[in-house]
Amino acid sequence: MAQAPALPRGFELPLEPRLPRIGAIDAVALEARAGELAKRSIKKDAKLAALDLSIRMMDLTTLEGADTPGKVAALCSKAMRPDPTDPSIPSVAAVCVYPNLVAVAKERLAGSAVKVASVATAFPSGQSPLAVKLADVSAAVELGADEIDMVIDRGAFLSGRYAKVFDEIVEVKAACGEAHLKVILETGELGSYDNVRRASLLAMAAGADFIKTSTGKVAPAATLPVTLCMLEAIRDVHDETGRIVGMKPAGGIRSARQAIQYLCVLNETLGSAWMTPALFRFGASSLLNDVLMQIRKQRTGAYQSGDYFTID
Ligand SMILES: O=C[C@H](O)COP(=O)(O)O
Repeated sequence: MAQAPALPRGFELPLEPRLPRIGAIDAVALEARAGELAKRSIKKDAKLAALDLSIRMMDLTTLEGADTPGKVAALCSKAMRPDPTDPSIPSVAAVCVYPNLVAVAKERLAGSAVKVASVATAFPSGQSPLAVKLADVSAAVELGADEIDMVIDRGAFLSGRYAKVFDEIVEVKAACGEAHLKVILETGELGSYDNVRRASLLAMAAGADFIKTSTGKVAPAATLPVTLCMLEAIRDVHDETGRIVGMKPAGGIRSARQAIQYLCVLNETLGSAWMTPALFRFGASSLLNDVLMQIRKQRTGAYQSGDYFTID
């Protein structure tokens, strides 16, 4: 009997013995290093450049049960022209919505460079049969999603069924077709940095284009140490295999100050090659206005009220 064609597997499991040992994270050192990087201060010009980059790297997100086409249309306007009074402000990288709202986002963003990202695979729990998850992905792609943000099956991961997690990611990647795949680890449920590293390597091995911390529905969501841990996994995979994988911290990132801290950690860990929206995104529902306010402050020396800017 003819064999089914092999699915793409990124690079091979078991996570190469040449990769640094998985269970080797020194939590105290990791948190100390993240804390030290967070204290870096940067000069005014560099700060303005970082704020501009933070906008260009943003996946402007709404993931509420109460989302409507009207809310998503307003979000898309904001994504394309974050400050309608200031054409020098760039557009964000993408809007991130539920599958039901992909079509409206796609239509509103037509002709712009802003991508449409859709969550899928029974977001946020991932607790559905694989066939349902794949149908979710296919529907989002058919509706026009450029990017798919999937969740891993944390229940399977935490009970040691790594092959199930791996194979699901491989199948989701195949269902994505041309759409880019971001794999959400939901690090707040993984329990240890060793597990964060293990899940990061697993997701990259299975074909993730990006690895993402969180859904935004579970606390803690993105943190600097968790992000550093994932960036180090990306660095090690790149060193060992040459493969380039992107990173998306998401959930709880609400201030320009936090965004700059993340960029410092990124720059120190992966260098300037990763300082691009093609390889780093912020998943955030309410970060944009603070970044706009800080840009205004840096330029004029005065704060503009948050009310001045439209919804985000
Ligand atoms: O992927 C993005 C997150 O859902 C956004 O979380 P947030 O509402 O805490 O910014």
